[in-house]
Amino acid sequence: MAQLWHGLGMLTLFDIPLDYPPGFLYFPGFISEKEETSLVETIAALELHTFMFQGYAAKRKTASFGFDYSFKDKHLKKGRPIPETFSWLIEKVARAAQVSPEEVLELLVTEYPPGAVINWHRDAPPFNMVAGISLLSDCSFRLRPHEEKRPLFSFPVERRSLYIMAGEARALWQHSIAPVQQLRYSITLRTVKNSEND
Ligand SMILES: O=C(O)CCC(=O)C(=O)O
Ligand SMILES: [Fe+2]
Repeated sequence: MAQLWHGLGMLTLFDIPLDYPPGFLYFPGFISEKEETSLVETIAALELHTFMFQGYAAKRKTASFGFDYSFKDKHLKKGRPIPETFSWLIEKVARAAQVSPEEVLELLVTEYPPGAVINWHRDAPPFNMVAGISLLSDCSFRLRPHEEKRPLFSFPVERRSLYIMAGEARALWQHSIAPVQQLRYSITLRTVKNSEND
């Protein structure tokens, strides 16, 4: 499997090399065109729902499996089983993330129509590692430290790529996605912290 780690030497607008925060890994071309098509077909058969947050409807739609995080109760609830059709992807991502596939307990599909965003956030506390696969279009991914809200950097996350946020990148940094230009799907895979999984 050809995997390129873009952890070092990212270039900014001014060609100043910047490092991703520790724990952020990027694998361009992680899945093939054929695998992308097959995932898009799998997603087409799912029922996606408008994502609601604190009473507001976001432009994006989601379908969640394995565990659902309730923003109201701030707790994880057991969800629908993850469809078998995603098993190969979970195995492939687990290998890249150096976790066991059994630890990947949550799968979230998100649809971003043109203009949709995801605002600055850290993923919900019960989740541990976060992995994202991008389908159909590239996006502009942004990271900034949680404590210091000034936008720090923005970089392309390409279709068919995988990013992983673990350690510091997951715990101490926020991420967001600028309005997408074209329809984009993402598949987010997450492990769960031990205490939440008893
Ligand atoms: O679409 C993505 O790649 C990001 C999704 C995300 O950050 C989330 O659902 O928490
Ligand atoms: Fe997130």
